[in-house]
Order: sequence, then C-alpha cells, then structure tokens
Amino acid sequence: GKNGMSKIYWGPAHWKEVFPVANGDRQSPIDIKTEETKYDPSLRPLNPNYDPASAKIILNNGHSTSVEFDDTVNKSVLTGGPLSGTYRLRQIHFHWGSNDEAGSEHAVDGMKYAAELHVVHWNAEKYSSFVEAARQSDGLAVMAVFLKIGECNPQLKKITDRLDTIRIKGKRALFTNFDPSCLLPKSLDYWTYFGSLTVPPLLESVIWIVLREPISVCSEQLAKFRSLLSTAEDEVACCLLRNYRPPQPLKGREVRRN
Ligand SMILES: CC[C@H](CNC(=O)c1ccc(S(N)(=O)=O)cc1)c1ccc2[nH]ccc2c1
Ligand SMILES: [Zn+2]
Repeated sequence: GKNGMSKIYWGPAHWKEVFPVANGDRQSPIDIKTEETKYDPSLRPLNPNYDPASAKIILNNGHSTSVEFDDTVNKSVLTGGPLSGTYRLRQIHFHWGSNDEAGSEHAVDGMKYAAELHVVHWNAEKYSSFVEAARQSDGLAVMAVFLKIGECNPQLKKITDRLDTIRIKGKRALFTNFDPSCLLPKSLDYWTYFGSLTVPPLLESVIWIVLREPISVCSEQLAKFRSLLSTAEDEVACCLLRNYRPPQPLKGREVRRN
C-alpha cells in the first residue's frame, strides 16, 4: 500500500507481553480430555431462543468474520445449561486454520476440528453493557460448535455466500432474518468450564459451553473464510488464513458434562 507500513504480526506467543492475563488461571481454549470430564446432574438442558429479526450486519473485523445482533433488548437469549439467568446474544463468529487439518480452538482428546463457531452472549440481567459484563467472572457465555469436514452445510452457505462482499478488513453488509440456531447440531449435549476470551484482551469472564456434536462444513466453504483479508483498503493485501489460539493450560479446572 502507499504508506508501506510493515505488517507487525504479533501472534498468540506475544500476547502475554501486552496482556499478562494470557498466563492466567482460566485461559481459553483448552484440550478437553473426555475421560476426565465429570457428569453433573445439576446441569440443565440448553435453551437458545433467538429472533431472526435481531440479526443486523455481517462484518470482517480483520481477525474473523462475525454476524452482529441487536443486543439492546432481550430478543435473542440463551438460558438453561450451566447458566443462572438470561444471557443476551451479541454476535457469532468463526475460527479456522490454513488447512482442513486444524482450525478449531478447543480440542477433544488432542484432536482439532477444521473450524469452530462461537455464539457470544452476555449477562444482561446483572450488567448494563457487553463491555461491563466482559470484565465480570460470570459476564459472558460463549457456545462453541465444532465444524467437521464433510458435506457442504446449506445453513452455513447463507454466511459463506456473503463473504466476497466483505473481503477487506472493516467492511460490513446488511445481514438480517437469520436465526443462528440453524447452525446448531441436533444434540445440544455439552461440556462446560470457566474460561476466557480467546483473543486479546483475553478477559477471564467466559462460561464456555462446548457442544459435543459437530456440524459439517466442506473444504470449498472453508476456503471462502481463508480468502477474507486481514488488511484494510490501503494496506498490502494479506489473507486471513488462520485465527485460532492454541489450547491453554487447564490449571486444575474441572470440565463438567450434562
Ligand atoms: C471486551 C472485548 C471486546 C472485543 N472482543 C470480543 O467481543 C470477543 C468476543 C468473543 C471472543 S471468543 N473468541 O472468546 O468467543 C473474543 C473476543 C470489546 C473490546 C472493546 C470494546 N469497546 C467497545 C466495545 C468493545 C468490545
Ligand atoms: Zn471466538
């Protein structure tokens, strides 16, 4: 680009220099060792209840693509599961890798999936904004869904078909009449543990709910995510080939299952 700025890439290994919490006691993602998870009879069924009208825009923020929802009222919410109270839907986004062999953030017995969907909610019952909730230990609830290489996913097509209109970092487009439940697997069985945001500022405010059943995605659909740019209009184009943080130390945390 005209300003010739060099692209200073500071990946996950450097985050601790700016965000010391990167070495904290409840960092995400983690590798879920299924034999060590603990059945908890007090865990209730998950109850996602989303209004398709609350979908607003699809966005390329330079480190992922997200669909943003209207979170000014309790129109799309998640209750049940390990949660006490009502968590309001804010956005969904994805993590992927430079090839189909890795791309998910969480791993299961050391195995990584091709990609991972995050459905992000915040505790609107106790806190007045997402940013305030993001600073509280029970402020956020993120539902993670694994994407496994297989059949092309017709529901995901609604998103991948729009990616060519938001290739450049900062681009956004109208995206409404979308209920993210269409991206959930048949079974809502899950693992749950206390963790953090997986990108800076890595705040330790997330109740993670990782669905055990993956949804499908085909290579062609994943290739469209990788064609997104992490660079803005005036910069030398750089593809967003991967955006997953590797698993972090469990530090004695328990992973429960329903
Ligand atoms: C508090 C951080 C937030 C930006 N980050 C996120 O929203 C976010 C959400 C989920 C995940 S993940 N991969 O763990 O699911 C990672 C990051 C953020 C930061 C500053 C802000 N100023 C105004 C709004 C605002 C939001
Ligand atoms: Zn995420």
